[in-house]
Amino acid sequence: MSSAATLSAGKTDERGVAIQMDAVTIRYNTRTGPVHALGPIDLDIAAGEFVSIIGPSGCGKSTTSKVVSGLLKPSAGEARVGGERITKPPQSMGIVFQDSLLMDWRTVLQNVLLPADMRKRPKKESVATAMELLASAGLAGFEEKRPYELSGGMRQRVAICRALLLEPELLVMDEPFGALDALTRDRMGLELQRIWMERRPTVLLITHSISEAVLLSDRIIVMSGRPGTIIADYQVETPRPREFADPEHATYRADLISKIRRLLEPGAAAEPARG
Ligand SMILES: Nc1ncnc2c1ncn2[C@@H]1O[C@H](COP(=O)(O)OP(=O)(O)OP(=O)(O)O)[C@@H](O)[C@H]1O
Repeated sequence: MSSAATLSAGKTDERGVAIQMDAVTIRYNTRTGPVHALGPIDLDIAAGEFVSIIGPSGCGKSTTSKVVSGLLKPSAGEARVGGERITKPPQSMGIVFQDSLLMDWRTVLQNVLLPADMRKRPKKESVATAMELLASAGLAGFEEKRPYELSGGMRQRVAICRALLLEPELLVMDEPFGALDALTRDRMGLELQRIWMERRPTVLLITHSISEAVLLSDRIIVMSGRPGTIIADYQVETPRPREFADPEHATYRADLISKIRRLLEPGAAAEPARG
């Protein structure tokens, strides 16, 4: 194990590659003309891998998460999940966006149960899992509340429980902890680490927090300013479970923060990115 974050050599587990992006480019059509938001980017994420994307505001991180979750079709290039071109949100995917997007007419428990209802899963089993998830997110006792009765951070935790309900093989999370206070954010990060270690889903996490990325990820992808391209791909090699207070974690974090800051300075040369 190296003592610093290193450029990724890449790895694939026996389940193969889960997410592939080949020369994916996004141009938004706007009233004032096309906006070249992203790419071309090439990115392979192995099944079971935890990958975070970091980059300056407006560089196309959310755009990338929308491509992977089937909400946005590439203007050029191709994105695949499990070898299949993405044309709609994949069934096996849990998605959490910055905005919790809960249904105000359903209770907290009913919101978490939504994916099970949609796939007609057995009620009793799903309720038990939902209750467990809510308890681990610090929401025991709030099951019968409506989303508008909760704080922004609590709503976001409900959205995270909903995404985890069916133990998805793939999780796409766009700033899922952005609305949480610092303590809850850390606790949810550690909870996500626990879930990942237990079930090994493939995770694509968009975050502004380098510290969170270092805590959770196998790889950290750094994007340039718009149009976002991949300028570095770091592998984080400290053993799990990791903790924020770990001296080794702190060393990684400090090392990465200075590397990423240098990379994002205007005029900095890009490090070679793994394709
Ligand atoms: N629907 C849209 N129509 C036109 N332009 C868009 C649209 N969505 C995003 N953009 C533009 O594309 C670029 C990338 O946006 P995106 O939301 O992916 O960035 P981001 O890296 O996630 O930003 P942040 O970190 O601030 O959330 C931005 O310049 C944004 O203005």
